[in-house]
Amino acid sequence: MDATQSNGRILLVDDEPAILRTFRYCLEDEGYLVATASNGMQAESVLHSQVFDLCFLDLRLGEENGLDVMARMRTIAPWMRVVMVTAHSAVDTAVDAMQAGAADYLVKPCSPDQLRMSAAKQLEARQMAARLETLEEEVRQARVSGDSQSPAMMTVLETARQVAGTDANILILGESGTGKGELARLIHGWSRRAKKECVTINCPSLNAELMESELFGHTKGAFTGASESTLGRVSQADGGTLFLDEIGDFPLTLQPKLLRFIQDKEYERVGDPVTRHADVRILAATNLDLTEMAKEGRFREDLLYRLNVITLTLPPLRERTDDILTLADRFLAGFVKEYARPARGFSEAAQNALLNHGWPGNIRELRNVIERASIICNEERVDVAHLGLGAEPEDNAAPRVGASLSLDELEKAHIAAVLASSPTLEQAARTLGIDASTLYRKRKQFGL
Ligand SMILES: Nc1ncnc2c1ncn2[C@@H]1O[C@H](COP(=O)(O)OP(=O)(O)OP(=O)(O)O)[C@@H](O)[C@H]1O
Repeated sequence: MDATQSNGRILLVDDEPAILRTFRYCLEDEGYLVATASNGMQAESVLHSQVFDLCFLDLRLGEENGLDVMARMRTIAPWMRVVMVTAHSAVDTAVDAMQAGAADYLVKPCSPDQLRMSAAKQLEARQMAARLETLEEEVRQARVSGDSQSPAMMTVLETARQVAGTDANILILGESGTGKGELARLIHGWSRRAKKECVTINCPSLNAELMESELFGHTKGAFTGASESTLGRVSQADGGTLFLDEIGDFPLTLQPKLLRFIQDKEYERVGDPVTRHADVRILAATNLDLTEMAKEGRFREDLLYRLNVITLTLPPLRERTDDILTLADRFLAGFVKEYARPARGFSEAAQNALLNHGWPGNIRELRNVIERASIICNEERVDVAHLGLGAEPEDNAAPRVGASLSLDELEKAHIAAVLASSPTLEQAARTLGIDASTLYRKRKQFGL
């Protein structure tokens, strides 16, 4: 990405060539990427081929009314902020414009300083929503630490820190619930891209068509139901990181397009032939054996080689026993605060139970167990009974229909069994009669 793109992309729409020229010089001096249009039709055609963050739109465009033009522009680029530019006498109409969706108005003639300030203010607002999301993520992350006392994990974290600063694509491997998503966010936070977004895509949740438009965006009317244009996650991640979670479930038919994007950083929105460019670092995670899948033709080998420039393998929690009590303490402190509960620590027996459990669901399971314990424990010390570890269904003691179980417990056991006997998530979803995105949510909900 070049510097101008990162500063902001601005469209000027005015029927006076002199205004277009002056505004353009002034804004280009600030490092913005500027395009111009002298009427509504031109503006629409530019919007179809390029993405803008902000538009300065003249309220009186010859015969045309700027408000009508704005309404049409907003259907093509709903994310773009529009500042109405108006003569002093038309301030009332400018107020109407704001009620119709303009972000602000500017009265002509205006000084270069006023123009610069207005552009800066609007672009800042445009970035604010994205920043807010990142900040929320950071607050959430504050509870997730990149520290560990376990030698296996320490090695992974050390390598992760070293490679975070490069732009190399990283494949994160590990059993479900080992913290692959958290590690991806930590790597983004340690990288030079930390000020931009880390955008996550959950691969199993979308079929090939939806995934293509989610990733690359689409134009209005590109397919049935596409009532608005969207920019796509790749554009949202421009300058930042795209995290492809559960990449093993990325639709095979769309893999060539992802490969091309990773190689050339180029892509097209669905329904729009214009080739676009985005500077995105790719992190991907899976608990599947992609090499085996590639051998069987279920994953493209060339894509695998692009994704696994660096591979980090997270150890399962049972191999991180040095971290179990620290993590448990941290989760407990967080949950008792959240639920205003009395527990402040674990009894010795509870600590031993935590250390001796196998944790097939890894950190996610530990988190769920501690959340539940924090709620049901009415004392200062969480004891073994509060952990409920013994109550988990064993493989050889599958719950029966009609047994004294809640619907949730039965559903969890059934989903776990179907998952264990299905070669792919899609197959499991078909067997269960639910779509892949519902299955994805339920796996997270039940810590499977
Ligand atoms: N170091 C950590 N500190 C605190 N919580 C963590 C840590 N690592 C993971 N977690 C928590 O454990 C849960 C599972 O983490 P995450 O979703 O990153 O695992 P995953 O390996 O990506 O799982 P899956 O393969 O199922 O997607 C989440 O609730 C996450 O917040």
